[in-house]
Amino acid sequence: MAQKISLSQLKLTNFRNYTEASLTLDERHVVLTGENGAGKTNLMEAVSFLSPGRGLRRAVLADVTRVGAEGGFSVFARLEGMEGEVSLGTGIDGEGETSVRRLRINGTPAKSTEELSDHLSVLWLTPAMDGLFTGPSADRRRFLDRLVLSIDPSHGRRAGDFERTMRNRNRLLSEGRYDPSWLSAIEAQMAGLGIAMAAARQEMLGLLRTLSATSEETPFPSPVLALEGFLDDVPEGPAADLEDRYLAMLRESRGRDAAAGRTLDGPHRSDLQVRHREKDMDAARCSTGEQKALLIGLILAHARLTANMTGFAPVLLLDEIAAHLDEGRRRALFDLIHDLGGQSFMTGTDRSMFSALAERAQFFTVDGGSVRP
Ligand SMILES: Nc1ncnc2c1ncn2[C@@H]1O[C@H](COP(=O)(O)OP(=O)(O)OP(=O)(O)O)[C@@H](O)[C@H]1O
Repeated sequence: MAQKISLSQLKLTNFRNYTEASLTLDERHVVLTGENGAGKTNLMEAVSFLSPGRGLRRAVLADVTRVGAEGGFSVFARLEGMEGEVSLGTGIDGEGETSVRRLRINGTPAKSTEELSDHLSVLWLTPAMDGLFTGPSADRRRFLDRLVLSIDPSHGRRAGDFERTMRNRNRLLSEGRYDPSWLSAIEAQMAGLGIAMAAARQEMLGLLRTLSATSEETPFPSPVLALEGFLDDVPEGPAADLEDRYLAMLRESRGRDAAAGRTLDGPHRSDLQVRHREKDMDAARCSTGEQKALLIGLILAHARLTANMTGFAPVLLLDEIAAHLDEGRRRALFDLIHDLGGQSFMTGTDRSMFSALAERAQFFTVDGGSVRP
């Protein structure tokens, strides 16, 4: 069984609707209940800032600071992590560059928020993700890339480098006059990065497939996943062959891409295709409830995979997850979450919805930016 990562303390300062808040936690799951607008999701968002990136709302950092507060916001956590007990502090100071958040690990400034991945992984499911299957492909790509990131922390840097290199190519093409050898060098870099990104995504899908083939049946369907939109017709092969193929595509499409003002082929055009296995139906055409169940199945599979790969069960943030489930499914979900072996944070408006968790959870009431047991 995977080891547990558990937060023992969480402190927020000038974070969203909290002036100050402090939670003392034991190892159990955490249930946050309260009325709409009380600050439940904000607390989850604070925990999501213990992972690289912009948190579960993909926030502009300056918006996170409490309206009316002087300076910035901060989140402090103490936890038993993958390298033992650690304290993590993050936030912005509100002066100068507010688009970069600072991070301290055991009081020492860290070079990059990627260092958080040495201590914990945090996965989430929020109501904002309900439209994932019907919304724009960029959302599904981002979702898939977060999955990849949890087992391959360098994936984010690779994707960022690809984006930057591609922008350079687009700029050169739009200027019309370029040094061909310079453009070729940029395209060679794109080919290396792009194929590495595609391979990391394919590997993630392969791992999820293997996992679902060996998992027991649950009330949550296991989705069938595939990638579409980039080198679909090419069988899997050695990376060098695929790089050559992509490089040739880029060379041949210079004129077309210059006219379009952007690069039309690449991993930035891939789309994650999700199907409901039992119904043999595209997720986008499933009912709202079926889509939610598919999402839950996907997150649980990802959590299990992360636990298998790292030996540590991730911290799960499940916002309003119980709301649309019947009693039986709710119970099954709580059992599945508990069996993962990690600490989960769950929110809802009604405490009774979580009664099946009983002693397995700590309960807190959230009210107007304050939180109490
Ligand atoms: N920067 C900010 N400063 C002050 N308040 C903010 C800030 N950002 C968001 N809020 C407020 O925080 C409140 C709580 O939001 P949150 O999303 O946590 O509510 P919730 O308890 O999850 O509610 P629901 O059940 O409706 O999802 C909202 O009223 C929102 O307007």
